[in-house]
Amino acid sequence: MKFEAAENSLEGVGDDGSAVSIPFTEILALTSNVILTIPEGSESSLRVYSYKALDVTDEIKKYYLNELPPYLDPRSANVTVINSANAGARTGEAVYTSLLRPLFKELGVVHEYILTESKSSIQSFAGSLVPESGPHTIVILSGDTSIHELINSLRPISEATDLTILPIPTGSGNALMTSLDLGSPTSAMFSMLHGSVRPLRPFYGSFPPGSKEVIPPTDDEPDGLTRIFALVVVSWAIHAALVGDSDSPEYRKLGNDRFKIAAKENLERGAAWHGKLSYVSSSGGKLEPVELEDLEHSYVLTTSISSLEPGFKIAPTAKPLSGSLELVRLPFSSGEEIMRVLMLAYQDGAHVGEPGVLYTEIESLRVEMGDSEERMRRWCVDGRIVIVPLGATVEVHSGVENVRGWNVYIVA
Ligand SMILES: Nc1ncnc2c1ncn2[C@@H]1O[C@H](COP(=O)(O)OP(=O)(O)OP(=O)(O)O)[C@@H](O)[C@H]1O
Repeated sequence: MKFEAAENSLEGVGDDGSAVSIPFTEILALTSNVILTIPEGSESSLRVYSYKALDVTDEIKKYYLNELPPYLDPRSANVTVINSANAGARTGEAVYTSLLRPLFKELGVVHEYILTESKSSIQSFAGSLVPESGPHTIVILSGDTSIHELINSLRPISEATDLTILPIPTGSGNALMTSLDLGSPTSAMFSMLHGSVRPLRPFYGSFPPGSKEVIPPTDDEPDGLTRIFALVVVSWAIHAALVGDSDSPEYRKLGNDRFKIAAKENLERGAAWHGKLSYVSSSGGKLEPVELEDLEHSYVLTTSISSLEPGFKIAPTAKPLSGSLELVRLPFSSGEEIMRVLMLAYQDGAHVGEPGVLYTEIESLRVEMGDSEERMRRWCVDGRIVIVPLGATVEVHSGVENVRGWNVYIVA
């Protein structure tokens, strides 16, 4: 076929005179002899058009793939596709077979495919990666938890090695990819081919010895602390409580309403969380810790992204992938008042302007636990619950350059 670029589409004419029109919005990539598209409206499967003639004009330059990016090129990376079978509505298999596999076949991306068989599949795979086999690329069809498990299961290495993660969002939340405007499999695949490689720079929580986790702990740090890397959230007080409660079998039966119901019950309880809280702000170059006199808290949350769920802008000025970290803290007050303030997050993050709300970019946060009741000592790290010992101190630190020696990148 011969194609020409029109204003918003590629117009093609076959040797037999047949015509075809491809809107730019459906193009995934152009190579020197094919046009790869994902037609809208159909059951999302890759369509390939061969062509003999096409002028690569300015309008279509951004779709052109001269050569494979190094992280997909079999000569420079080991590519593995992991499909986290339990993620979201379990669409990973369909996305792989109708989009990703044919795309990789067309482009010559040699890869291994792993369909997870259990809760520990991702952990075992990540733990098996070694620097000796060179740079790795992991395309992961999943939500946030699977990516969290992947980076937290990397084993420590002494020789810095590149690991590029290409998430294709198929989970129920996908907060990380949504925050990067790559919340659909199609947009993620476009970015995989044409995006820029950027350090992932996860932040982390540091948990003292004796902390109990729902998922077995990853490697302990030499100082006895357990460092858990986070991509989305590290929180304490009401946020951790509602995530923890909603994970129980009786709440799970309630489906997605379980978060709302758990939030309501925690707010109605009207309890304060006690602890000595200090933070190091990263604005103004002042690295002295600021200690709050107020020891009673309702909401303490750190995040590197702006919205934990669509529309809920808890940290409106967050800059994903920059390594920066935002703290949101509400003092103890009535359940109704906490609810009123938090609901303002749905109004473009208006809660941060409310009196009493502490919202600041931080280098680190430190909390000494002051509650005897175990349920008040729960922390949430990307949805995973960690219960810390009485009187323990928990720290949260802003984004790091590497994860246990691995230079972890994402393409966005
Ligand atoms: N075959 C399997 N059996 C049991 N658990 C699995 C299996 N495959 C994957 N898992 C686990 O299921 C979870 C899937 O989480 P993931 O984040 O990918 O999706 P999600 O929870 O739907 O999305 P989000 O975290 O964005 O809301 C992970 O903990 C993963 O280890």
